[in-house]
Amino acid sequence: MEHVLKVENLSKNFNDVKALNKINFDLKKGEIHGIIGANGSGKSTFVNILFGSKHIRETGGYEGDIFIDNKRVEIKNTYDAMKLGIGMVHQELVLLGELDISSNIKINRENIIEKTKIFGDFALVDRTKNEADAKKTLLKLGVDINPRIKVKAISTNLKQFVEIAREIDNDKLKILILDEPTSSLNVEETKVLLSNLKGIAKAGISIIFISHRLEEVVNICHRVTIFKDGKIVNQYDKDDYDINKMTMDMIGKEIVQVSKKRKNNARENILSFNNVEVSYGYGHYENISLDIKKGEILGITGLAGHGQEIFGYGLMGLYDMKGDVVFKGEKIVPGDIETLIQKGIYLLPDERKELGLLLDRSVWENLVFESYDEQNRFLKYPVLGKLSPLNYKVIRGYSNNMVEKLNIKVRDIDQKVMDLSGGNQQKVCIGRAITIDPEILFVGEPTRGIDLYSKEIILDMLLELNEERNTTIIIFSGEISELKRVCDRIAVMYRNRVFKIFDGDFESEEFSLALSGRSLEGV
Ligand SMILES: Nc1ncnc2c1ncn2[C@@H]1O[C@H](COP(=O)(O)OP(=O)(O)OP(=O)(O)O)[C@@H](O)[C@H]1O
Repeated sequence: MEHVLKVENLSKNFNDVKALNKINFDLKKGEIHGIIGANGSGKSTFVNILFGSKHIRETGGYEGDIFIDNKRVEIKNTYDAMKLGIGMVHQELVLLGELDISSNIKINRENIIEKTKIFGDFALVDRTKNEADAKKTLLKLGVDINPRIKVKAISTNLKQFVEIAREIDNDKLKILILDEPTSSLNVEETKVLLSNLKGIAKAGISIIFISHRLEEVVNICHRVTIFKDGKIVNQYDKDDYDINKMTMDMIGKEIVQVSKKRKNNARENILSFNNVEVSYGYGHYENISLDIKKGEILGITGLAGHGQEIFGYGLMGLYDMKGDVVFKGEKIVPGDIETLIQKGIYLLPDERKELGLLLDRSVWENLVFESYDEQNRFLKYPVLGKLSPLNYKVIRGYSNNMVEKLNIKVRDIDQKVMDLSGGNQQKVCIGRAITIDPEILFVGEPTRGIDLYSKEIILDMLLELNEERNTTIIIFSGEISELKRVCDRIAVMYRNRVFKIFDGDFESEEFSLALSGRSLEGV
């Protein structure tokens, strides 16, 4: 196979951080090439260079040589990259929520009504043709959806497909870069995407596929390259794949999977949703009830789009929730965030970037700001409340400890969160939730974007929080195998309702059936 891309001695420093160190890499026509590595190993930096990202340009560019179709090229910005036939879908989705699906897919490539072309900039967009194109492209990815729906009203998983469709709709596309494209998809959607990616590669487009999910990587990639601390440490051809060896290359040690040791037998409800109504965008849920027991870890799962997030999002005001919610025997008002936080209820949403971090602030501020702001902790003179200066000595000690415990890769705790890799930002969010020390913690997709080793650390810290402080934890997630390891009970959502709650019998046939809304009686 001929090369579409070759990279020689590619390096990138961010001040004193060597994010990439003399990388040599090649990509063949029609190849799906996997890139794997721990959080902060340089994967995103590499593909951001290839896509001419602003972040690279504003921090002094890159060193080394990039060849496309055997011709040396300079990629100074995204426009250069696109002209060279490079398309990319980032970890953080970048879509225009107010526009509909077709407008997002056809952005900068709109069909124009022939007769109006004489008006130049004022020519009219041919919406019908745009919609037809968008629909056709989405179908190539196995998605059948009305392209007129506004993007803000669709779920994260569908947004992921829309972003990929935007890239493959470009008939000049040669190289498609996908940075963790399946992290917000469930098992079924992942299958659909992976099999369609194989088809896209067969049609001659080369794909760079970054993922922390090794089973997927070995399933679809023709080759896999392993990054560690900014260097390439190994490369595997399809016939030589060995997940254990690859893990060793990435992490340098074997991974021990955590699982829950004790079972929570509490019968006392700490929080009850009684026939509540929840709505957002086009989603509407009625007569939904759920009892959460004191001190348990409750998993809420289901296919994406079936509402696993509605309790946390509804209670904390991200969705509109109406109805009867009872906390420790007292009615509480959904959406009254200040009171809810004071009562010790905290939500760590699954879309962190939009809803969580103070990106231009330091790691330590992100870890502790809510604790000093809402809880008057980490103050030098607590009696003075908000008038007190912060106790920096305690904060620094605490933050350094948290960084070490959560294996957050940082230069130091003063580093701005926006300069951390995606996975390490995620760990800061988890650290903040742990710092708040809530009585009830709702957490969405806690291990999304996290490498194999750090996943276990995060699960272990959630277990520790639950066991040592008796925190009631509700994890809403599509990572069913992880939920099975740490939860006391798992509620399965199906089509806008709680379909069934399982208490320990997670390996049963009934559990598997429930995920697709079926029960034993119906088999
Ligand atoms: N602007 C910046 N300033 C300082 N360091 C940076 C900056 N951007 C990235 N880095 C550092 O470069 C290193 C590589 O980060 P990168 O985002 O490429 O990792 P990654 O392998 O993609 O990680 P993840 O799996 O978490 O997405 C990290 O140590 C990160 O902190």
